[in-house]
Amino acid sequence: MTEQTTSAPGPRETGAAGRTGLVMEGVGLRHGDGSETVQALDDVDLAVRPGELAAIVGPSGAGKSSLLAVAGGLARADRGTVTLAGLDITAAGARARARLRREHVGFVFQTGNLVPALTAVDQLRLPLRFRPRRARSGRDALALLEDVGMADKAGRRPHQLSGGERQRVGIARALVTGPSVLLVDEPTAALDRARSHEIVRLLAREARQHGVAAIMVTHDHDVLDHCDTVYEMIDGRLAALA
Ligand SMILES: Nc1ncnc2c1ncn2[C@@H]1O[C@H](COP(=O)(O)OP(=O)(O)OP(=O)(O)O)[C@@H](O)[C@H]1O
Repeated sequence: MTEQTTSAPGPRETGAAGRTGLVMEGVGLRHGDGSETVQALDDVDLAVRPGELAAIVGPSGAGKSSLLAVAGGLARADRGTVTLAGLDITAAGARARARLRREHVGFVFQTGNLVPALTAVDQLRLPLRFRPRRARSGRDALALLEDVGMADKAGRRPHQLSGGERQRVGIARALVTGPSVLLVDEPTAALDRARSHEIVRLLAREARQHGVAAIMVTHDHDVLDHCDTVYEMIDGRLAALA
C-alpha cells in the first residue's frame, strides 16, 4: 500500500500538556489482503505512563512486533487511536509520522543494530545530527555513555564490544534525542542471564529517571520483575498480567 506523503495531515494536538507517554485505544491492524488477511492487532488498549517500563510477552506471531510498529508510527492502525506525547498520530500521514518518530520515539533492537564503522560515541552523535531544528535539545552523548556504563569504551567500534556492551550503546543511542517513548524489541535475545538482568534494569532506570514511557517485547520471563507492568499478547489481543 502506498501512502500519500504530500497532503496528509500532521498529528493532531490532543491538548494534553507535556509528555504524556503512550496511549493506544481500540487499536486494530490487519496485514495482507483478500482471503490472506491476518488480524495482527485486535482491539488493543494500552497506556504507558512517562517513567514506566511495560513488558509484552506472548507466543510467536501473536502481534507483538505489529504493536511496536503501530506504537512508534512505523505502521498506521486500521482502527482506534494512538496518542504519543500528547499527539494523536492516527490520522497523520507518512511524512508527519516520520517527523514524530525522529522527535519522540527511540527504538532498540535485538542486537543493538549499530553502524559498524562508527565508535560508540559517534553512534550517539549521528541521530543528534539528523534531528529537526525545532526538536527538544537532546542529551550529551558522553554523559549518556557514562550513564549506561560505557564511557571508558566511547572510542570503540561495535566489533570491539561484547553483546551486552553493544546493547548498552544501542539503548544510549535510542535515548540521546530525549524521546518520550522508547520501544524495545527482544533486547536480551543474544545475552546470557546476568547480562539480560543488567540490560533490563538499565532500561527501567533510564525510563524512570528521564520520564520515558518504555515498552519492551520479550520472550524472557526471567527479567519481568524489573518491569512495572506486564502484558500478554495472544492472537492480536492484549491482556494485563501484572
Ligand atoms: N507484512 C505482513 N504481511 C502479512 N502478514 C504479516 C505481516 N507482518 C506480520 N504478519 C502476520 O501478523 C501476525 C503478527 O505478526 P507479528 O510479527 O506482529 O508477531 P510477533 O508476536 O512479533 O511474532 P514473533 O514473536 O515471532 O516476532 C502473524 O500472523 C504474522 O504472520
